[in-house]
Amino acid sequence: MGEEAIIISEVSAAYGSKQVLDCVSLNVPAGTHFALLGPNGAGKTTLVSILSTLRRPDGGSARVAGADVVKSPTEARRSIGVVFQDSSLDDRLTAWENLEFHGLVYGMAPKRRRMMIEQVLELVELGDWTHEVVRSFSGGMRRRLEIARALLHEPKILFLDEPTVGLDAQTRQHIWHYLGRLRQERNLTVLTTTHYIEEVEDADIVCIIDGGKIIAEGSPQTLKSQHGKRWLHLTPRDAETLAIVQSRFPEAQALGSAALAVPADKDDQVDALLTEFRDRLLEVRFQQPTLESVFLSLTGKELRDRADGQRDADKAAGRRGGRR
Ligand SMILES: Nc1ncnc2c1ncn2[C@@H]1O[C@H](COP(=O)(O)OP(=O)(O)OP(=O)(O)O)[C@@H](O)[C@H]1O
Repeated sequence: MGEEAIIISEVSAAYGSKQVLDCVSLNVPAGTHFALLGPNGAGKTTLVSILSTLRRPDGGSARVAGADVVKSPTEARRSIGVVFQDSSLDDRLTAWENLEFHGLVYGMAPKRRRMMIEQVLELVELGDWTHEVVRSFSGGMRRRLEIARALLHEPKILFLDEPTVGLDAQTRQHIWHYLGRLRQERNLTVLTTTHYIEEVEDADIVCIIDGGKIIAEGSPQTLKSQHGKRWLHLTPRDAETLAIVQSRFPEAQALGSAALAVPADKDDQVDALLTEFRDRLLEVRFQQPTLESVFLSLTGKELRDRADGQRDADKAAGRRGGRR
């Protein structure tokens, strides 16, 4: 850590009249796992496209590993590896052939290319599948092969755009495990985008982005303590008590039909409630702030609901048809 791996200064981007990044400035220290968290349509992919030199910003500038993405795109590309949201593997080729092609594009010498292909396939535990055609791979294996490919030319920075979308929980865990190892072993900077809150808990820095703007940035712990809300989960003894508590706390949220979550930011209110209802509560439990509650308190909306709804809408509109 110490030096900055990525420096983004007042980057803006628009599609037609639609502003999708609005003066975004960010620094990502080298060796960190930096997570960009936001609902679909927040602008995450657009930002990654700019950082990986695939799209020019409409304003501002960005540097990756010291190289300006507009002025020195070739140099920038050499220091980054990218795993896109949609698969870009050739499934008629074997794992080895896909990597070989990538190595050739990057001008890697034959000896180094061979050595690195073997190394990265081992790293993602696909060594036994080296000469199998990608068509026969599961979704998780393809993702791992894409990560291997992104690492082949030994980049300093890895961009992963929604790397675990569509994968089951076990495969997701597997992938996070590799990424953790990689950072330890190579001091790699990893920038991931996601709309899964549970995936950013282990990130060093989480940056919440919504509507093309940075809303907040910090370690998960800092964000929770600065913006999270503490709740008191109550199970009243009977429906009458539940109704009284609910009327006393209009902000209370129902948890099923028999329990309530009451905002617990004000100690005196909590004390008064517990004193008054002490004998009429079956269960009382504090719920510490979560990143979900951070997102809610900063944006006024649930990340999960919006993300899934928007994804369905995008799919229906066929925005991401075909492979990239
Ligand atoms: N090629 C395009 N043409 C027009 N609008 C686009 C294009 N690509 C993205 N957009 C719009 O720009 C906004 C930001 O999209 P972007 O893909 O960067 O968001 P995101 O946070 O990565 O979400 P997702 O996870 O769905 O990719 C969205 O409103 C999207 O509809």
